[in-house]
Amino acid sequence: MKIEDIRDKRIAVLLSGGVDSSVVVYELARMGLHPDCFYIKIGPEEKEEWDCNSEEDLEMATAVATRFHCRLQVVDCHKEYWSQVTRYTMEKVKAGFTPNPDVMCNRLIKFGAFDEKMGHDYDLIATGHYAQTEWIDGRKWLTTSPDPVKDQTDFLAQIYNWQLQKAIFPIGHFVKDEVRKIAEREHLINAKRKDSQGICFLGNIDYNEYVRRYLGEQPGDIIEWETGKRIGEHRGLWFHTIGQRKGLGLGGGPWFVVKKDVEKNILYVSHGYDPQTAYKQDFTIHDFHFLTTEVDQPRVTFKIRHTPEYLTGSVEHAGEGRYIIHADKKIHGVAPGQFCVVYDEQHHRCFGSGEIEME
Ligand SMILES: Nc1ncnc2c1ncn2[C@@H]1O[C@H](COP(=O)(O)OP(=O)(O)OP(=O)(O)O)[C@@H](O)[C@H]1O
Repeated sequence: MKIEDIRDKRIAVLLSGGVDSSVVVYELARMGLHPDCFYIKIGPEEKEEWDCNSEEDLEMATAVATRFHCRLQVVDCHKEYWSQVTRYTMEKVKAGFTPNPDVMCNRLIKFGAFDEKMGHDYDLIATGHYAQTEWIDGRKWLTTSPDPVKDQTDFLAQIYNWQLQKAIFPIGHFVKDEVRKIAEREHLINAKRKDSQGICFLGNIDYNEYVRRYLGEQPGDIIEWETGKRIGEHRGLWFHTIGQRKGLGLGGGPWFVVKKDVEKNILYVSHGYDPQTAYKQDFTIHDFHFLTTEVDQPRVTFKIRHTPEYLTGSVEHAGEGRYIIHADKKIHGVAPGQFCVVYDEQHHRCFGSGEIEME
């Protein structure tokens, strides 16, 4: 990100009160810019009180904005979060898929609802994501962070092209340690704060709790895939995902979730010794969402969950928005509904992502 490219632009910073977006404000201020900052407010649920973590976040955000002579405004995206992100999540979960609310949050809230409310007055929206953008042959691309553990391009791989055009990631060229060091050196108020955990905006509610609040529990049988033997009870298929190993509460493990039968409410598990049930080499993704252009090479790298490693393989176009991914090696835990994020061979440019299909 060069100062020449942003000096004359109107910039909005999404400031969460965390260390990453605070360093974004510092980085811009260091260049002599004083962008307007916005704290997005989302309550835990209609009836509940706002929790104290969020109050602390807002205090931190206020302190950071004030220190760098920036204005801070609170933008309420509560309704949009519950009507869009939560609705998507619960619909998918009910149908037996494994959704990713944080991926949709970027498209629908941070670069979506926020843009409708305030962002439209700005040329650029800056966030503290670990991701970069790069102009290659006249086109803007989403490119990966040098920090493989923190990289968040996978969470951004469903944003629209117009959103990518507006996005800047001023700390995206740093690794997390560097960001922390800058925060400490500059005595930012939140330099020593822990990283946020859990679902974005819902902080202290974990995923299972989030789903339980909406869908409750729906107990059913756990059956061993190979033998058909009933070996336990689950509290609801929605608490489980294909490939899951932990939290099954079964003895005599290790056990893996290999299949969910939504109609019969049965969770199938296996010891995973049979490669046919536990591993997959080819799978289809649909509704492929391109960030910049279509996948322009057969050899790619990809991720099927948020891990530092990139898998290698090739893609085969299978019609309107569909691709078959041929992994070089068999992979574990290919869960329908999860996004498969596709990168170039050097895992530098992110092409976008598609949803893994149910078989
Ligand atoms: N409540 C919020 N209000 C405004 N922006 C937010 C909020 N939550 C997250 N963001 C923006 O989204 C970015 C990525 O969010 P994520 O939850 O992944 O944060 P993070 O890596 O812990 O960053 P931070 O340290 O800035 O909280 C943040 O850096 C910030 O720009």
